[in-house]
Amino acid sequence: MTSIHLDAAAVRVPLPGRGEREILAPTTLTLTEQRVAVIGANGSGKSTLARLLNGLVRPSSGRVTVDGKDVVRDGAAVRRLVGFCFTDPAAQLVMPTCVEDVELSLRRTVSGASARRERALAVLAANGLEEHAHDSVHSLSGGQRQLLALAGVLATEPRVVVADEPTTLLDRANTRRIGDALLGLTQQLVLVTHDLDLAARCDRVVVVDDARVVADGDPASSVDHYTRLVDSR
Ligand SMILES: Nc1ncnc2c1ncn2[C@@H]1O[C@H](COP(=O)(O)OP(=O)(O)OP(=O)(O)O)[C@@H](O)[C@H]1O
Repeated sequence: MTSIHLDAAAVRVPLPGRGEREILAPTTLTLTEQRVAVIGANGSGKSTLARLLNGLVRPSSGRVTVDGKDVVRDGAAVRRLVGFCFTDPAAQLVMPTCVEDVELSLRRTVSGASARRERALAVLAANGLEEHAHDSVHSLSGGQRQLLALAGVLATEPRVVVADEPTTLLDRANTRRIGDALLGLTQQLVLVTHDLDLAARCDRVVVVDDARVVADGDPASSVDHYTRLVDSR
């Protein structure tokens, strides 16, 4: 597995006229498990933590490395290693048709238009989207769009997939479908989720509360910690 390391990584944002606000306290973590879930209340800092892992957010202090590569200094190399899947697939589906969108993801790894088309069609087929290859991405259902977005990320052959609440916009059937697809990946997965059933199927669960990691361990104890935290409020 890839080693993801946070060394006292903290994120602070400016508050106009009022100094700064810490949205992630100095955090030290080493993630080497195949499937790591990050859970916590709204606004607790989960996305901030997830976004640090591929440099979408930069640490204000401390360091984040993926396989020894610094997310700030070696940003391009880290982004090749770490694919990021957004909550709303509209954030990453930019081309008119499904096959063109996957081709865009393949632009760095596959050269030649016909080779790219062939590979993109294979990626769509592997995700059950072959018949939609030439359809507009807007004609897909929410679940299909999320699947396409994930397929686009996987097409870049990342070693780590970071998914930020990928099932939040989905119904029960699609939540199961995307959840199964993510948990079945051979890649290392960091999954930010409010779905405690999905979290319970991971190898390790990190609980974030009020900008800090407050529990970190096996799914049963972390989920229990989180539910007691919520119940105590
Ligand atoms: N660029 C920014 N500038 C100012 N505040 C920010 C910025 N990014 C995040 N925040 C704030 O930091 C806090 C943590 O945000 P974050 O998105 O990490 O939370 P989250 O746990 O993922 O929440 P949710 O479950 O609602 O998606 C929130 O209060 C958010 O408003």
